[in-house]
Amino acid sequence: MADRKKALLGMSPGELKVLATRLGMPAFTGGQIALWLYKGHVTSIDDMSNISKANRERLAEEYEVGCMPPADSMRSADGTVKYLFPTCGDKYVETVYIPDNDRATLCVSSQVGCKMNCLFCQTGKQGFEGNLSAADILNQIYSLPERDKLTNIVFMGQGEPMDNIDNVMKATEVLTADYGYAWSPKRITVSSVGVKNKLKRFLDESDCHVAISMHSPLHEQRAMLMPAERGMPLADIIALMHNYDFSHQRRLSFEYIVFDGVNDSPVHAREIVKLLGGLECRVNLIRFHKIPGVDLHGADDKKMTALRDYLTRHGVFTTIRASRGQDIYAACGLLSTAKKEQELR
Ligand SMILES: C[S@@+](CC[C@H](N)C(=O)[O-])C[C@H]1O[C@@H](n2cnc3c(N)ncnc32)[C@H](O)[C@@H]1O
Ligand code: SF4
Repeated sequence: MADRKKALLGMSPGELKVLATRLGMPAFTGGQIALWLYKGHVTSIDDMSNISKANRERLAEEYEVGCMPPADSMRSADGTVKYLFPTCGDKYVETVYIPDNDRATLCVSSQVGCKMNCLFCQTGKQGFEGNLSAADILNQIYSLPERDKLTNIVFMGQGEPMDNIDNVMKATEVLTADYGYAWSPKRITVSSVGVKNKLKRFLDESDCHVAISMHSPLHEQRAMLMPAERGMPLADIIALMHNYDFSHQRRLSFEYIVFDGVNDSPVHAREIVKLLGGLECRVNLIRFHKIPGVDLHGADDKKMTALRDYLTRHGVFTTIRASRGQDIYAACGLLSTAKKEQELR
């Protein structure tokens, strides 16, 4: 790890021009490097063939592209594929490719583990092992075998994106900028439990869709399920959301895992309607994917449907999200590289 070179992936043309100048090259070489990275998808500096050999060698003394192929993969019966990607910090993260008719969504990770410690989440059980660099986040796309089939990206893998906002913003910039992948921000959704100040910064500086993990409309219960509620209560998140326009391109959704006998009562349903009144948004009900050692159970289909219908009838558009990749532990909240990290220690 000590002698690992710095990654070019994640740098903007402006940053690459500064770098080129520092290394004694013409500034335009920075622009050429950006083209090789984001349009050419080169895997090695040596492949940047319109840059002189001397300059490529100079660059390669300190830098590398920063891409690494997946170290492992598992395929679900439903076509979902879970990849294990190495990171620049010599750790591993999981990424899930989810094909669905004419859509193909990639669920990317933003951290190794997570420090938010939500009661129901296997990534939370792993604890926090480090932030991903912008290169690590982008590599999950850059080195994905199905890269060219992707239609959507969701930051719903390991980690809390707001807790690594600088690198998440750098990565979404490359994905949406003309110099980069030139994707519309409406193909990207960033999911968060809500982190004070960071969420506001994200809303101010990004046009990507936002998903908020709600899971309970009641303060004490949400805090029991999700300690992050103590740092940024749901009421504050919703108050903040009222300052932004979600009626056009940008979409706001709330994720709600339905736990049997915990958050599926009429009181909860009424509270959700009250809280979300006047806000342009939708609710996605999620099935609980059981994790070991946690005494929570998913509500059955009948209860999920009843909650969906109640919310929709009361003006909150609600859908039930299909679970994908459960057989390979790739479904929401099941990602963990704890075992892999232990093996490496
Ligand atoms: C793993 S998180 C990553 C993004 C961000 N940290 C968050 O919590 O929104 C993505 C989604 O998975 C949900 N999730 C976590 N554990 C789950 C589980 N065991 N079953 C179903 N969904 C789960 C989260 O609540 C969140 O809505
Ligand atoms: S649900 Fe999200 S915030 Fe909570 S522990 Fe899991 S990854 Fe972290």
